Amino acid sequence: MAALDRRHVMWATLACGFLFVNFFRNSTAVLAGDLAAVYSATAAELGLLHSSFFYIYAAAQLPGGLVADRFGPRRVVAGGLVGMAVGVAVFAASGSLVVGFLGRALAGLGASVIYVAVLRFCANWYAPEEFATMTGFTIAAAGLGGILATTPLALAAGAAGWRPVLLGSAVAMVVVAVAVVSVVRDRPADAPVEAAADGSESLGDVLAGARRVLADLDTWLMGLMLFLVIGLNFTVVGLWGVPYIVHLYDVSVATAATTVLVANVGFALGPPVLGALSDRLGRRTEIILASCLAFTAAYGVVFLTVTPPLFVVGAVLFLAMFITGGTAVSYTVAKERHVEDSGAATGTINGLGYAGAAIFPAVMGLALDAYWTGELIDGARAYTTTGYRVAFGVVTLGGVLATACALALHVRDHRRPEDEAVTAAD
Ligand SMILES: N[C@@H](Cc1c[nH]cn1)C(=O)NCC(=O)O
Repeated sequence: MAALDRRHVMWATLACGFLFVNFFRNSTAVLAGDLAAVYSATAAELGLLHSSFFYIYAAAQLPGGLVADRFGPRRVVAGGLVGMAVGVAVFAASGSLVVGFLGRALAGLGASVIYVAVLRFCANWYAPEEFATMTGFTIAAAGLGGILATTPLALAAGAAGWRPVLLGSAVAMVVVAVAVVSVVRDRPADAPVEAAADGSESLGDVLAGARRVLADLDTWLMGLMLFLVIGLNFTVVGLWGVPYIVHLYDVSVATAATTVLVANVGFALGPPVLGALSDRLGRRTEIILASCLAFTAAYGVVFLTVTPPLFVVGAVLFLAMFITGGTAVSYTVAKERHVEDSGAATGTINGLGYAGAAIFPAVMGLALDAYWTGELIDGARAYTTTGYRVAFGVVTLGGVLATACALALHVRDHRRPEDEAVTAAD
């Protein structure tokens, strides 16, 4: 097989593994009713069960990146998939909330190494001007997993029961892990030595790489930007987007869920489109900056109007998710800044992004609760128009801060000597 085709086959095998990450982490939304019944869990307990994945996932991103830099994508993705499969199987078989919690946390730990290791594979096998495109396609694979975790999962769980479906997905994860070991090679045979990632680097080298990554101001600018954009987007689209539409527009949950599904399609399309645009134009920080501005403007419209026509809400959520593809170009910038430590660099900023996804639900919940009048609909809190205006105000303010980070990154980038990367020799 031609080398060109072979690397695409290897990437597709790895991306299939990453698809399962997003499938499992999003599955709690559709399974919430079953889980609440089986565990006799309250809404707060279910929320904790859902978030347990994200806390572990966010915290393990930097260590996961270091492991990917040291041992290479093949072993790390295969090992991560097996770990995730064991966690999913424990979760699927669990009879108590505690065991379910432990299973989901273990799945989060296994999953945490997969994305950064796939990016490390792309850094090893693809040219620099293809990396943003490949990052985009990798995120799109996750988007597909997220879509599978909606109606298809609901139908499958309705037909076969949620436990067999999740157990089946655990078996599929092991099958993909075996395929990864059989098909994937960490790097081309003629790769330069800095692309090694095969365990030959000493622990000291790897830790020195982590120190270089953490000492770089750009890491923190991109990390804070992703903290805001990922955290706020996932909170709106993943958590209170549906209740907002149901309560303020007086439509069914199905209609609201369709609007959110449209947003998830934006998440699958935006990263490859904007990543390819970045590679084609050779522009990185400009795309990130434009995306943050568009994010702020989109949510600013909802903040100012609170109840624009429903199609405008759909368009705003689609746009907000689509343009996360532009902010995902920051993984390319991180990898270009830290060529030898790209796993640590991408892992650090991704970890900060998911810390946002873990923290913002509680922050936004406080904002909504502060304006709650005590009204309940079907046993759930119905928040007020003012509460949602304040919440969207927080999101818009977050967009302004993210834009400031992106602007600072852009200015620093333009002041930087051409092709400068932070390496061990610096
Ligand atoms: N964090 C998302 C992609 C994204 C959105 N905005 C900026 N980046 C993602 O898919 N990350 C990989 C993961 O760990 O799931």
